[in-house]
Amino acid sequence: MESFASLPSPSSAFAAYASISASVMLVKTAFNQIIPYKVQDYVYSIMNSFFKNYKNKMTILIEEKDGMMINDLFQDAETYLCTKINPNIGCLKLSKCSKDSTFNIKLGRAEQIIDNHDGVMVVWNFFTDKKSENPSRPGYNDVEKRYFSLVFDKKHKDDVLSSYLPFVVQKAKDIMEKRRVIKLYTYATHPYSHDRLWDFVKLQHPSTFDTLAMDPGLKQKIMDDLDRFLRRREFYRKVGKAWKRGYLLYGPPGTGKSSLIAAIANYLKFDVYDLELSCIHNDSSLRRLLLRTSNRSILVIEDIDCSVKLPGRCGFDPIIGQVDTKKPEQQFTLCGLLNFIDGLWSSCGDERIIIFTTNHKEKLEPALLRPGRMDVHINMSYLTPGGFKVLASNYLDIHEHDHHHHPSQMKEIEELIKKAEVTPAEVAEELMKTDDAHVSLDGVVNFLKRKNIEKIENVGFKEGGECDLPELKKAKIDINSVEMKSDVEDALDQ
Ligand SMILES: Nc1ncnc2c1ncn2[C@@H]1O[C@H](COP(=O)(O)OP(=O)(O)OP(=O)(O)O)[C@@H](O)[C@H]1O
Ligand SMILES: [Mg+2]
Repeated sequence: MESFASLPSPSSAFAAYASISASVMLVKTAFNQIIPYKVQDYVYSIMNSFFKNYKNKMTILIEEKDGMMINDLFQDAETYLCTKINPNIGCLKLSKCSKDSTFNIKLGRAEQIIDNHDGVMVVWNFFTDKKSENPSRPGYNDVEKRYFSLVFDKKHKDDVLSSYLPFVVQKAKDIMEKRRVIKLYTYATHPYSHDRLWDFVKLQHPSTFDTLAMDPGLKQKIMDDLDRFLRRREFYRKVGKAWKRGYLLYGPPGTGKSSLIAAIANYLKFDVYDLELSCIHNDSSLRRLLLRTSNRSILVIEDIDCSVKLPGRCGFDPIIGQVDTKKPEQQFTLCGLLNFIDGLWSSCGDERIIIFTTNHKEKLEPALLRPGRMDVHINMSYLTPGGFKVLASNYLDIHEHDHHHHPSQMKEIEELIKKAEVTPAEVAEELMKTDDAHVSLDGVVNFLKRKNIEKIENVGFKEGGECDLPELKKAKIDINSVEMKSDVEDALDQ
């Protein structure tokens, strides 16, 4: 990147032109709001004659939004240009979150950057424009529009379109890949309007496929499925399907559904949009929000069975048992959601993953489970012996080749886990209680035995009869012996 100081004079004139044209655009937007059209035309005609020497220049405007959708090119340009910051820039926008190691840099309003690519000189300007959605109440419902203008010689039009801009896009992709910034979007109400917009924080969830305690075979299948999905751009095009994949994660609380979502996001380096259905009031706000999500992202709807009372297709709310009497524009319907999942709206993006979670798959509306909606159903089950090995390795540093140091405990845990219904979250909590691996494993054995007793008692209770007394007695003897052993060890410690 050449700096301003080292540029030969034609480029200074070029920069001056670009900067004046950016100012003109700023002035134009202000003018458009307050000056009558006839006066505007007069002013523009004077300006045009002033700049007639620069008629061989071309300007491309890159707006942040393309209609209702995010313009990826704007974001790529923003990412690329922060690597081109030079001492001549007067105003930068800096931000830093507590977990960031470096500053996030963006260009300030009306700033300019000159770039040179394969002998083609271009000038970037950044500017913003506040547009009032409600002219009778200035300041209320104001929406900020952000633009880049890209100015270059008309003769370089083909170079810019076919070589320079693809280069910018690729560079931005490389930068994002290196920075590994994954964003977690939730939505917030705009301060001056009732419109809800996405707001993000950096997703720094430590969960990965390595740390997930689940059956290794299932884990591998999920990773293979994700890899296949990413490779299949052409396939989706060929068969005429939108390039999206739906996953339904179901299982009891604490079995790792949210952890798996974070692991998928970290694996694919996709942003996550966390959609809270209970805050959506009607289908049009759902549509607006969904259209503002970017490609290569994961849309998450947690606890789909209880996050919202979804009225059925004909407005009948199965939960209240009545027809919903709200006006259609005030309704958020199952139809609206289904339309997005596999209707026309869903094809407005590429490389989209949609994940639903539920603790009660059996309570889900059958329409949601119909083939083609959620492509993969993943049962997040109670902890398995394979899953425990992952927890032991993560929490206690006991790896497979160390198991012979704790042979009886590991064997006992394996047997107990097969019988007891415990979640990875519960066992993880046990493993956090002490740093001593031996004591910790004893704690897990004890915990699993307790859970086993609870299970035997519950089964008897549920079936309305006696529980299996001999088995219960055996389980209780087992647990007493562990507690006694611990008491003796405690006494010895003192
Ligand atoms: N399979 C797992 N592997 C590793 N850790 C897990 C797993 N499941 C749960 N945990 C631990 O338990 C905590 C809670 O798990 P998580 O929030 O992923 O469960 P969940 O299935 O989403 O629960 P809920 O249904 O209540 O939302 C996690 O932060 C993690 O420490
Ligand atoms: Mg969860």
